[in-house]
Amino acid sequence: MSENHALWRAHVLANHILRSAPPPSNISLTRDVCLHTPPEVKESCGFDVKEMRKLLDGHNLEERDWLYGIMIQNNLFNRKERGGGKEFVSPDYNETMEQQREISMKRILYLLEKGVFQGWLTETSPEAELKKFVLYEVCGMYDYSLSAKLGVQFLLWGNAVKFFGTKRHHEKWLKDTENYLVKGCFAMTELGHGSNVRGIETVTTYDTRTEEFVINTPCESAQKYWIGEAATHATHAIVISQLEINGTNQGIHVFVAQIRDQDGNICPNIRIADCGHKIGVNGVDIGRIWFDNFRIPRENLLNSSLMFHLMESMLALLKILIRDLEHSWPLTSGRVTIASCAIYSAKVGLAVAIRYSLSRRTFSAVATGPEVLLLDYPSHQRRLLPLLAKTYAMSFAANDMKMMYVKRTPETNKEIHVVSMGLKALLTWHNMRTLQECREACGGQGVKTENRVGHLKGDYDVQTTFEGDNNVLMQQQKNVLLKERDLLERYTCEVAELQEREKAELSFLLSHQLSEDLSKAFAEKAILQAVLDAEAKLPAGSIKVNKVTVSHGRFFAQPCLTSKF
Ligand SMILES: Cc1cc2nc3c(=O)[nH]c(=O)nc-3n(C[C@H](O)[C@H](O)[C@H](O)COP(=O)(O)OP(=O)(O)OC[C@H]3O[C@@H](n4cnc5c(N)ncnc54)[C@H](O)[C@@H]3O)c2cc1C
Repeated sequence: MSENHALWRAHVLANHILRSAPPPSNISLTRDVCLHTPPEVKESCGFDVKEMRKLLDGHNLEERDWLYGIMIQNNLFNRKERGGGKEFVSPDYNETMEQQREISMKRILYLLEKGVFQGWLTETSPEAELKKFVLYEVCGMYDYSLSAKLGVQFLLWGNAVKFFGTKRHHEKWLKDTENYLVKGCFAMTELGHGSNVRGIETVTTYDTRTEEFVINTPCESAQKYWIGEAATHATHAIVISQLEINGTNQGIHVFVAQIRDQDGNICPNIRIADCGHKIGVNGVDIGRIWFDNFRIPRENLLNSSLMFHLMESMLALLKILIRDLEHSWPLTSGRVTIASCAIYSAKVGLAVAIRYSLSRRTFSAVATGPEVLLLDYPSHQRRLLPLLAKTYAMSFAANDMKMMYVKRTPETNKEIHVVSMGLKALLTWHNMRTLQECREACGGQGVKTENRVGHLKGDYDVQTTFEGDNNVLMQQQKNVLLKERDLLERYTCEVAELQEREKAELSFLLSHQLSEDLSKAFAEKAILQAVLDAEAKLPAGSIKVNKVTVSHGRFFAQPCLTSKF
């Protein structure tokens, strides 16, 4: 059946070009068929879908299904039934900002009760870290607000305590964070300084008499701004600040401040305001914080040797924009998560747009002929299929990066840092470009909220800015590469060879991937390596030169295309 379809499509294309009579077809083209039969029912799949899913998801498939199952059981996730008895979940996009914040928190508390976050900070094995990655990805596919909220709690606040703190900090806060008895935020950015962390103006001094640190916001541009979870929920904050001892600046340091009591009241000498409505992620309460000579115990300075080691190594090795925290694990793990979530968002968008392009017909090639399926137009193929191919490639690269991260050693730290900077930028930009094309490819239907693509654009847009603005990350990556010859050579010296290979074998998969830009070439090499590794394992007949097939993805909200082109 699918072979017939492929043949028939080739006829349609030829006919379109030659303007000849419509091809003979034993496939019914009545309106009923195209309106009522989804493509995955009409067409069978020519390769092993389960194998393909295994390859694309890469790891922890059971845990993914477990979390999907937990979500679908509870009405907090807006379960809906669609044709064929299929069940879907997706957020209710009619809610106000306040309602979105409230329900996002309720969803988290429900997942907490189900044990989803167990061990997220206290278990450190590679297996535990991989499991955590997939749970973020599944949450992000459901609603990026959910994933971003968890990111603030565990990746920013939790990991800062874990990586910059010592045993006493871990004992005090990690378990309580896992159980949401402590709700954390990460206050680095200020109104006056975002990418340039060195310029932060918040000042902390030490009072030897009381043995306390005193945090102060000396001017309006020093107010902490864009702080996720600060507007409503956070009880504790990581505060990134200049440290001044006896009038001498000691550079950027990391402190913990309790900003609300357990009943949610803001502590004295702290002022908090809301950043207001945003183009996306409105389920995350984002706020501004001012400190008015706010006192914290001296133990609240996070003082692990890693912290100081990182600061020194950053200064000595990189000498780039950062006497800041760019080389730190909280941000690195955040970037790995952001990049892999971006690819899942692109997959959802493509599933929606390609599925639609296999249902929607428009214009006939000849007066009496049937209307042509959108995907049978070469222009439509050129718009969507290279993006699909790139999404495959980047999916493999994201999985490789996760593996690199969970198996990190002191020797690989620098490489992971540089790879995650490059891939965070490339994969999030790719997601935004893909979603826009998918939105347009669905015509008017793409504008409809229920079809999700527009909301994904709004929600995921911020990924190009937070945890390192993409353009700034690219510059930083380039600066590091120019200093680190071994990394540079490992990732870019084979550019000529890659170009040959691209021409010979992988033109479709890797079109536009070798840019002249050094940083992009670096990130793309990481992608290429992942593709080459994955190619060997692809199910027969699934990806070939100049030909791409897609798997039956298991997204809740949107079933995926099952056709073969
Ligand atoms: C929804 C949201 C949530 C956030 N959550 C948090 C949080 O929880 N905690 C936190 O601390 N921060 C958070 N942030 C802040 C975020 O990390 C910053 O917005 C980001 O680092 C960029 O800083 P900026 O906004 O000041 O932009 P800027 O640094 O001012 O950049 C503005 C533009 O200038 C360009 N630019 C900057 N420097 C250079 C340069 N050297 N050369 C060339 N071009 C340059 C950038 O590419 C960008 O296009 C959040 C932001 C948002 C929007």
